[in-house]
Parts: sequence; structure tokens; C-alpha cells
Amino acid sequence: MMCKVIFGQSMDDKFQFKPLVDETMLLAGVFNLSDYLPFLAPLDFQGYRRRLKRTSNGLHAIIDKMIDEHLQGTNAKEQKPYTDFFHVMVSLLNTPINPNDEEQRYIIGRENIKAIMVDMVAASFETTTTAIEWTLAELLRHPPVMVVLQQELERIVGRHRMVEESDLPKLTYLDMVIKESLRLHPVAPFLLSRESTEDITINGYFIPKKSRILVNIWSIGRDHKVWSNNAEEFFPERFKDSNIDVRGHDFQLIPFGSGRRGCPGMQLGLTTMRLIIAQLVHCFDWELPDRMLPNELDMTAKIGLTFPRANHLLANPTYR
Ligand code: HEM
Repeated sequence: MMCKVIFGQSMDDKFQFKPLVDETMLLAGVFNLSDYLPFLAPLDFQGYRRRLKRTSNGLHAIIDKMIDEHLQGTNAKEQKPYTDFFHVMVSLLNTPINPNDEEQRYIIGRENIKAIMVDMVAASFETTTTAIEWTLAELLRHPPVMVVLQQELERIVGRHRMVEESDLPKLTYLDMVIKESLRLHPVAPFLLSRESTEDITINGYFIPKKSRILVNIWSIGRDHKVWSNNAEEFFPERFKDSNIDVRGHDFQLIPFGSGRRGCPGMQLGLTTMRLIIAQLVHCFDWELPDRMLPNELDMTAKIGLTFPRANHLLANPTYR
């Protein structure tokens, strides 16, 4: 789905991004000795930098090939007006980004387009699927919550048609379920790192200029002082009559980050997440395999830049 939005076509054998994105996420979040002992960085003891370079070259090579195809016009589909991100970007190749500024003319080059596309691919492919998988896992672990959500869908949508995007604003319990899932399972538990631009003291802690700052939203999401004693529990009702929102202003819940580097794909990610969860729960009843009990479902996460489930969720759907 994200491939269609970004590239205007489904992923096929020619453009295999997924293994390269998985490797990038793993390497970007792995324990790296040089982060703690920077003088070791040039030696690349663990070989992570070499691996990351190979992965990055792989991603760049795929996008290079796609740009070439676009420029040669070999793909018949490309004759139509562009409605996807990639083709709009490539149509801007070698044009000035600020044509009215005579002094600083900045031309969009191939390297710029490749860097933006790699950023988009890495940031969009795994995030939404990871968030959906965690939400479905929590619903399977909490059958009463699943029932309340199904009742809401029946009330608002009924049984005779599929959920549509226009139904989403009315699905308030779904919204609470999604907030609760993102609170306990933020896709990027440390956000993207920041660097402090000046010396500052916050709550008695001195942070020198040029420090690398990681914001641990996983911990904030489970902090009893913020979320009360049931912070570890999946309890969507905590958001009933609450104004807490995920859009970056309520700092106890910032699964899409905040500020200038906050997630630009938030609206797309949230809408996709809501629609897919709603459709899965509306169309099917779900059961864990082999008579597994809800509390036996393994909820271990795999550590990387993102925080996906260690083992993919297995569940049996029955059409309702
Ligand atoms: C549920 C889905 C998603 C979640 C939870 C999510 C979360 C995040 C987070 C936490 C960040 C870092 C923000 C910060 O450090 O302040 C981020 C960055 C980013 N996201 Fe998302 N994201 C999602 C979907 C998407 C989608 C669908 C796209 C694009 C189509 C996207 C594009 C990006 C990009 C390009 C960045 C990097 C921004 C930068 O470097 O300044 N994300 N996302």
C-alpha cells in the first residue's frame, strides 16, 4: 500500500525494498560500541558501518534504476499525470526549488531525490504495519475490548457494507484503542535523535551543548506518575473524556514525535492504521491458534530503530 502511495505501483520482484529496509532499521538501532566510545568509530569494530553502507548502496541502486526508467520513459504507465510522490519528485529533477531567489538558486539534483526517497521508504514501510500488528495483538489479548470495538462498528457502520474512510471520525472507541496501543508500543521508542544547540539545565540535569539526545517515549508511555498505577495495562477507556492527542502537543503521548522533525506521514499513517484495524475487526472474528489463551500470547519486541514484534502475530480469522 505504501509502495503505491510513494511510487504509484505495487512492490514487485524488480524493486525489492523490504529486506534492505529491515536491515537498515536493525543496524540503525543496534547496540554500537562507538556511540559510547566515539574514538573507536573510525575502526568500525562491529562492522555495522560497512553493513549500513552496503544496505544504503542497495537502496540507492534501486532508486537510481527507477529514476533511469522514468527518464527513458520505458514504462508505459508513466505517460499519465503523476499522482504519486516519486514521480512528482522526479519531474522536478534539475529544476530550482526557489526560482524567485536570484542569489541562492538551489537546484533539485538526483542525489537529493534519492536521499528523500530512501528516507520515505525507510520511514513508511515498517512503521504502519508494526503499529497495526501490535494493535491487533492487544485486541486478541483483550477479548472484551475487541467486543466493544465490534459493537461500535456495528452501531456506526452496520453489517451490510465495509468500513469506509468517511466513517472514521465517528469511531471514537477505535480512536481510544489506537492511542492506547501507540502508548504501550510506540513504533520508534527513542524517536529520532536530536543534538542540543546550547548548554542547558533541565530539572537539575546539566546537558552540554552538542549532546546527542534520545527521548524515551516507551518509558514515558509506561510511567506510573503519568498514567496511574495501571500504566502497564492495555485499557483504552483511560482516554474517555480526555483531550490527550497523538499529534505532538501532549508530550506524554508523542508516538509521531513532535516539532520540526515530527513525522510528516502522521496523517497517512493514522488513517491507514484506523481503516485497516476497523476493517479487520469488522469483517472477521479472530482466534489465537492451537487453543492458545489470550494471556499466553508472546508480546516480546525486537530491538532496532523501530520496535516490531519479535515474532509475527499468528491468528485465525472467521468471516462474520
Ligand atoms: C503509524 C505509522 C507511523 C508512525 C507511528 C510513525 C512515527 C514516526 C516517528 C516517531 C518519527 C520520528 C519523529 C521525531 O523524532 O520527532 C517519524 C519520522 C518520519 N516519518 Fe513517520 N511514522 C508513521 C508513518 C509514516 C508514513 C506513512 C510516512 C510516509 C509516507 C512517514 C514518514 C516519515 C518521515 C519521512 C520521517 C522522518 C522525518 C525527518 O527526518 O525529519 N511516517 N515517524
